[in-house]
Order: sequence, then C-alpha cells, then structure tokens
Amino acid sequence: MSDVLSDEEIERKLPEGWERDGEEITRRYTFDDYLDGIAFASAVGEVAEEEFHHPEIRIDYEEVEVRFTTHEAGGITDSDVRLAHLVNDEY
Ligand SMILES: C[C@H](O)[C@H](O)[C@H]1CNC2=NC(N)=NC(=O)C2=N1
Repeated sequence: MSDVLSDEEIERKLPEGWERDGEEITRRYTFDDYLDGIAFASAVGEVAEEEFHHPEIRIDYEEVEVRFTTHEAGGITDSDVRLAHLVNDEY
C-alpha cells in the first residue's frame, strides 16, 4: 500500500495546475465545447482503469474537475500524484 505523503511532500510534488484540497488533490480543466469535456472525462476514465486508480470526475458546461485521493491509505499518496501527471497528459 502507498504511504500518505507529508504536507511538504504534497506541495513539492503537485503537478502543474493541481492544488491540494484537504485529503485530495484537484484540478479544473476548461474546454471551448461541452463535448470536448465529455471526451476528456472519458479519456481520464480509460487511464484510471488502466492504472486501477480512480478519480472523482465532475463534468460541468465547458469545465471538468478531477479529484484524486488514495482511499485505501486515507490520504494523498504518490499514486495520486502519478495519476495527476497522466491526466495532465490527456489535456
Ligand atoms: C478496493 C479499492 O477501491 C481498489 O483496490 C482500488 C481501486 N481504485 C482506487 N482509486 C483510488 N483513488 N483509491 C484507491 O484506494 C483505489 N483502490
């Protein structure tokens, strides 16, 4: 099981555009077209399933919010950081 990161490690490891919110890391992605957001969310789901580490995804008009935490560890781990980088690569 991944170990929960310290506050300092989290701040140091946050990928571009991501921020900490309690025991989660999160980023909002914006789109010119609603269906582009839908396609992005689907791509995020594919990555999550491939990596077996799943985010909370909120789809709004022209915006998609992605949130990661490691449920099994009860906090933010390197798995969350790794997936956040992979999600950035889908944007
Ligand atoms: C039972 C547990 O949910 C699974 O082992 C996997 C699936 N996807 C997961 N996703 C996230 N974000 N955290 C987990 O701890 C996790 N665990």
